[in-house]
Amino acid sequence: MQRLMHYIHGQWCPPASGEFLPVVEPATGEVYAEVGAGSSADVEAAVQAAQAAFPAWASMSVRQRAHYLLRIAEGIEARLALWAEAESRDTGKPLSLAQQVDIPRAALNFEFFATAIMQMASESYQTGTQAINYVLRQPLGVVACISPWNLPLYLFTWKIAPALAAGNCVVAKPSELTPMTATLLAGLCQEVGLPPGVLNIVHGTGSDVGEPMVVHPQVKAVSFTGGTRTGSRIAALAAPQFKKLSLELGGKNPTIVFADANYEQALEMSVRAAFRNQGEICLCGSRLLVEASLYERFKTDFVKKVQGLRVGDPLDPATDLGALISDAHRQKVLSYVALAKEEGGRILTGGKALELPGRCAHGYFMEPTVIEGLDAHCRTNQEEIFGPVVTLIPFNTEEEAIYIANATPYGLSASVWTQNLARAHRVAAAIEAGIVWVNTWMLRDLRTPFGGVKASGVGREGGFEALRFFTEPKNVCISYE
Ligand SMILES: NC(=O)C1=CN([C@@H]2O[C@H](COP(=O)(O)OP(=O)(O)OC[C@H]3O[C@@H](n4cnc5c(N)ncnc54)[C@H](O)[C@@H]3O)[C@@H](O)[C@H]2O)C=CC1
Ligand SMILES: O=C(O)/C=C/C=C(\O)C(=O)O
Repeated sequence: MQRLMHYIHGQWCPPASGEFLPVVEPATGEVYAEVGAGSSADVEAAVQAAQAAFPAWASMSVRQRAHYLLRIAEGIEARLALWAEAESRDTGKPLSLAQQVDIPRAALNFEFFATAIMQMASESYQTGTQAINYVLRQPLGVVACISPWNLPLYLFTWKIAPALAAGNCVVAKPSELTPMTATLLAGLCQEVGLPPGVLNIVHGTGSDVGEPMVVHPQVKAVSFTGGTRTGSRIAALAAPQFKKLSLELGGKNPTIVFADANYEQALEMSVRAAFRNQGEICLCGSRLLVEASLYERFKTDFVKKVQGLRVGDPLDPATDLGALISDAHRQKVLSYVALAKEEGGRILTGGKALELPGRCAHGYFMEPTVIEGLDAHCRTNQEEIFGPVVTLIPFNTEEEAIYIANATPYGLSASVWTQNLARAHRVAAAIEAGIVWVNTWMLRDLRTPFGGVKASGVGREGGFEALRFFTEPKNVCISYE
């Protein structure tokens, strides 16, 4: 069985503990590889490798650094087919999604930040005739990147690429549930000759590897994507050392459909927003708010479309939803369906685990689920479920829609459907979220600020925001005298 090692100082390293964790294929429930069970000893080795590599990496020209990143981007593109298979196998997501979204975006992340760093400038301020100030943007040193299992390489590279472009050296940890593509990336970095120590990957759990990374005194910043509870723990651990933190956390995002929306588009995209990647994307629209005058018609058509979604083998090109990441996660999602019933919800379709025939008989599949009849403040409508479950909520007025949209602890994204331009502007401004889409969902431009408010996180990723996060501004004031 394949054993995935750490990548430290440009070398494959076994875990200091000598122990390995099983890697399970969610579509079959079978263990198909093992990954190093890292510990603080491995983190220490990775941090020292990164620290040693930092002076040379930071003093390279941006063009030289960009050159390495572009070679990595090209390498990912050249391996798209194989890496998409690996990502699909590791996560249970449809292969078609990994081919069209995950792996292309990972390549784009490197290409984007390679070119962005070439365009980045810093400010200068003239103080009358007395002085000129200019701002140096200096890399931080060693930074930690911790990513989740839902979009493994996509989010891993979304952090690593800007950190490296800005001149930092990285210690990174993919989710222990999905370590495969991060390991493939390490091999590619070795192949393109990325200097040893510039990128180090330590595998293992959050408590054994993530926490030692966060508290390590030589780690100057932590970029994390994952659950809100974990983000809160990381913030508490990092606070005594005043580390820079970028936390991209959960969401309970509203899709808001007004009666004046383009009906067909709103219908199709609200299904996609709820169920893409089995609902395991922090941006998924898990609360579907529909104007009361449209509600019954929209509900009927929405449920019909959801019943037409195909849950199946991720390798089948006709599959819309693959397996959930783990049996434990599926149990958690199903427990929310049970909770919804207790809270008075009606299951309009779905609600059960699914047993597929053949090679996927023991996979972690679940029916796409639509629930109505719940109060906006009940737990089902307040807590992140992170699975193929959407609740329908009718509203009567624009004010009520905004009220319900904002009535959760989260504030990541929203998708608003209306053809009334003035309303679109009003609602977008009033929603408490870092990202509002109007008449679309998850349309991404990598230059835009990405992140959430309230319990959805702190800071912004994307574009120059990410490059600013991974640098420290230093003002230099020079007198003309
Ligand atoms: N992008 C998102 O918004 C995501 C949200 N979630 C939410 O979080 C819930 C729990 O899922 P998990 O797999 O447990 O996600 P998680 O937030 O625990 O895991 C994300 C990453 O953080 C690491 N990690 C865990 N505990 C840590 C700690 N104390 N210090 C440092 N790193 C740590 C994990 O090993 C993984 O690499 C999900 O049910 C879902 O609701 C999960 C994954 C992604
Ligand atoms: O950057 C994007 O396009 C999407 C990011 C998605 C997440 O951060 C997530 O699902 O956790």
